[in-house]
Amino acid sequence: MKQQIDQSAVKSIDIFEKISGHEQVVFCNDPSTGLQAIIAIHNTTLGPALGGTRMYPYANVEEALEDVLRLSEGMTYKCAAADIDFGGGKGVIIGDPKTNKSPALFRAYGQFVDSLNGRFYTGTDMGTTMDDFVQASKETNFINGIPEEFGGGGDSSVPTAEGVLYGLKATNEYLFGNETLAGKTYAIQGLGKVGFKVAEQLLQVGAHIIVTDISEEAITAIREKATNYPGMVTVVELDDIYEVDADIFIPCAMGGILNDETIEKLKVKAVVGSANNQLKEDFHAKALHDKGILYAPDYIVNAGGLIQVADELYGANKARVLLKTKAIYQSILAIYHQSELDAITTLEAANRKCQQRLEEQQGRNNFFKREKSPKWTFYK
Ligand SMILES: NC(=O)C1=CN([C@@H]2O[C@H](COP(=O)(O)OP(=O)(O)OC[C@H]3O[C@@H](n4cnc5c(N)ncnc54)[C@H](O)[C@@H]3O)[C@@H](O)[C@H]2O)C=CC1
Ligand SMILES: O=C(O)CCC(=O)C(=O)O
Repeated sequence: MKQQIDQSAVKSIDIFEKISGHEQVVFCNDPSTGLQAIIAIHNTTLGPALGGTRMYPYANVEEALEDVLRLSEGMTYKCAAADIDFGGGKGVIIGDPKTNKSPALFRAYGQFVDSLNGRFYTGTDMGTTMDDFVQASKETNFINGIPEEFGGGGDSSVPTAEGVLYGLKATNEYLFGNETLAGKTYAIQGLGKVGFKVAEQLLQVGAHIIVTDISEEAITAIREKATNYPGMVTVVELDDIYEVDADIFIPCAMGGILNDETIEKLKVKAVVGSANNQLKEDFHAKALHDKGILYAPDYIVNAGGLIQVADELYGANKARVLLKTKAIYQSILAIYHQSELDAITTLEAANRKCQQRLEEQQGRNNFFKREKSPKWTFYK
């Protein structure tokens, strides 16, 4: 008995160390639907946590925990940078989105989200769709990014893709003195909800794209699209995307893809994409900088979806969403210039701006601290 107590104490210390930068981590387990999910709330200084929920066949729980901790931290920074009064949170569901989904699983997930009583709002991310969250929204109001006919603000990948295009224009302006997207070559990794939309827009303006995706369906879809744009689409094998001759690399799939191995291979002048947590470690921002590759911090470029879902919670206004998404252009340019001025990486320049906003708000929160209702009046 004594030995058992000691063992669990050791495990508790490890997990608390692991989540020490986070406010709350919730493990959701529903054997009847097969749901195994983790919700992480990183920081609610700016408001209740907001962030999509990803579904992915993680190899083990540690991998899923690592992902949700990094993703939720990224959301704190994304909200701070985009001037959004929400905090950082994210959910991950362990499972294969192709084979493990069911309406019941997402309803069960909705119940867990509901149990947080407004501390966490969520919607789509990689591996999940609006339909999944229509199911979840049968159990809770704390869902966003569902179709307008179900009372939501619609597909959040639309403004995310728009934000990527503004990021690309700002990058071209900085690098070439001209924001035009046409006539250049872009390497796109991942043709899902965001990547495919970016690819379509680039083709429409006369750009050449080199693409890859793990999914046969996605490759078939882009090959069909390519018939309207002869000679403008090249499909490559998964790992070849890192070494193609392109002007800009656009990661729109998994995180961690900017690492020692891939940075060595890159021939592009810049990296501007939607994928969350593109840098395997923060020091890879310096590796890119040293190689002369301009890196547009992911959480600035991909804020379009967040801007829309946050706006939906304030009372949706499409013109406001467009205006705030457009501001990504100026944010990216300002970060490039700050990085040059202070001889720091673009990541450092972006992080400084966010930390400043969080510190300012923390000060204000202390000043306006609300009294908590005592228990006896609460149940009156
Ligand atoms: N949907 C949104 O509004 C937002 C998405 N993001 C991020 O952008 C990225 C893409 O998101 P979505 O398009 O929504 O996801 P999605 O699930 O619709 O698309 C991802 C695509 O990447 C492909 N893929 C997966 N692993 C790959 C690999 N190793 N190599 C090449 N392709 C691979 C998938 O087959 C799929 O087609 C994710 O990192 C997500 O977190 C960030 C902000 C908002
Ligand atoms: O895009 C969304 O639906 C919510 C925001 C989010 O999760 C993200 O920006 O990664």
